[in-house]
Amino acid sequence: MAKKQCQHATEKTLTEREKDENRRQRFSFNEREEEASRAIDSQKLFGNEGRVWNFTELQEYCKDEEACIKLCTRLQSRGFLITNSPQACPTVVPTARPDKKKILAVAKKDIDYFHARLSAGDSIPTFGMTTFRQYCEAILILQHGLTANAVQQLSVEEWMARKAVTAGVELSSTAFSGNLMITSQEEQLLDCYFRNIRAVSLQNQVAGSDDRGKFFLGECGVPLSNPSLDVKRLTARYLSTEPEDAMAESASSSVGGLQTPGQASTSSTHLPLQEWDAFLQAFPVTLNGEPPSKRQCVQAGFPQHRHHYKKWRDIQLKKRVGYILVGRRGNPPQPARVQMALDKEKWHTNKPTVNAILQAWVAPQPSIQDNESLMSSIAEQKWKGLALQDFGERKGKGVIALMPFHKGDIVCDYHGTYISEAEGKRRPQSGYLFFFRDECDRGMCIDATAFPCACHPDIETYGRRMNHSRKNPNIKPRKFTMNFPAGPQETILFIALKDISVGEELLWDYGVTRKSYGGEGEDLEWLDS
Ligand SMILES: C[S@@+](CC[C@H](N)C(=O)[O-])C[C@H]1O[C@@H](n2cnc3c(N)ncnc32)[C@H](O)[C@@H]1O
Repeated sequence: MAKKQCQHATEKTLTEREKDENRRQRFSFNEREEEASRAIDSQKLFGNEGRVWNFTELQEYCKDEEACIKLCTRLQSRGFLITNSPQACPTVVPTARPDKKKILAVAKKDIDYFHARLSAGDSIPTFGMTTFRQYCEAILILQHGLTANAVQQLSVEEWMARKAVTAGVELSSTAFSGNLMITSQEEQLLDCYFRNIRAVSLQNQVAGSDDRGKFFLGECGVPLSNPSLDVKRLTARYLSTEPEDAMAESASSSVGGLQTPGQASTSSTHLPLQEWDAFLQAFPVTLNGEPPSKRQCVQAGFPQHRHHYKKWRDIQLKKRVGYILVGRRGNPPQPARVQMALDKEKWHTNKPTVNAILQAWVAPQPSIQDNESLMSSIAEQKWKGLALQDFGERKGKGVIALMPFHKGDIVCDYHGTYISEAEGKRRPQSGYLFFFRDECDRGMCIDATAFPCACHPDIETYGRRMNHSRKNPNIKPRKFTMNFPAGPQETILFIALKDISVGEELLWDYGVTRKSYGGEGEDLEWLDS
């Protein structure tokens, strides 16, 4: 009995202790809650400081009763608190903070449309690419809470590492970086951006610029300077309640003169971009045709006549400029000749100016041997649209395309130390020796064994990493004598044998060099793809 009582006492003591603990926890919880609510109150007070006005005080500044009531209403709508306001002054609830994520839902229709077109291999206009990129940034910032800086810093390497991890795995809820979870649908959009839009930005990159391996690039292939501004622009384009004309203005300035009805309108009048395609089918843009009249537009089911009309004319104007410039690629066009060419056409409206045509003229590309931008790529070993990928133990690393290359494009060079063929044969056959015969039919060798090379200690030289394929090569090496300022230099350049898409490995047939890789007589077992 005593034992039982003792046990009972222990149980009771334990329960008391537990109760104490609960009380302590509840107390600290309550304390925390109180602290939080004090913070909220003081924040409110702080926010309202200077925002509380008395109606009588307002009247001192605004004597006219009617005007004062209007002012009172306006201030209320901007979040000011007006005390002592008369009955005539309606109480206005301050505008609620807009739901930031709303943009993701509103723009989704257009994004899905672009996604479908890009996935089908179709091209989309520049404004569509910008919108798509901005949407991808918005997903990461608004949906996943990444900071603008984090989005700016995302790298291709990170993306590819993530893709490698998910290869062969269901694409649901995978992490882009760290513990960021993105849905399979978001992943597909980001991948679509990476494959189709980033690739085009790289193609637009001018010599001397650098993408620094960043995932998000602006239209000219350089890293973004302000992703949050991109999100704001996207939001403004879809959700702004500004008058349509003002929006059309801002949309056209950001997309190089072209705008879409869908992009430019307010959320309530937002039109899907498919409508423009349908419009083009009904009224194709021709060199000499007339844009459809308002009546024709309305009859064909396109009430947003003004946007369609303007865009139709913009496209026709570009066509006309291109038409006048056809066949004038050699020397810069002369204003008088351009004027004569224009006079021959029966274009009474939407006629390009001589100046616009002169400005649109692009100087012909210099020959490969004299191409300065190519020479600087060779000298600096900066090649755009390439990345390394690990293909496993046997094959090692290789190079993949990050942008499409067209048949005939130069991909990169074979960089290394120039030595004689005899010297190359004496050196250990590392698998990085490229043998060729020079202009004077002397046996030569480029030794790319050393990594990093002495002249570019901080970068990857891609030529030495290109793997072999006898059956499916997509590039081939060709010898050029480049006219460098210091004198001519024999250079091996890799040329695309066919169109190459993003993600494809760049492969060449090692058998095409005089002595194939691996050195004479060595029988390597190639993993031919
Ligand atoms: C010029 S290097 C290519 C880059 C190399 N994979 C690396 O990781 O640095 C040539 C060497 O790559 C390997 N290699 C290239 N293509 C291959 C293939 N199709 N199958 C197996 N190994 C290959 C061979 O070891 C060859 O000697």
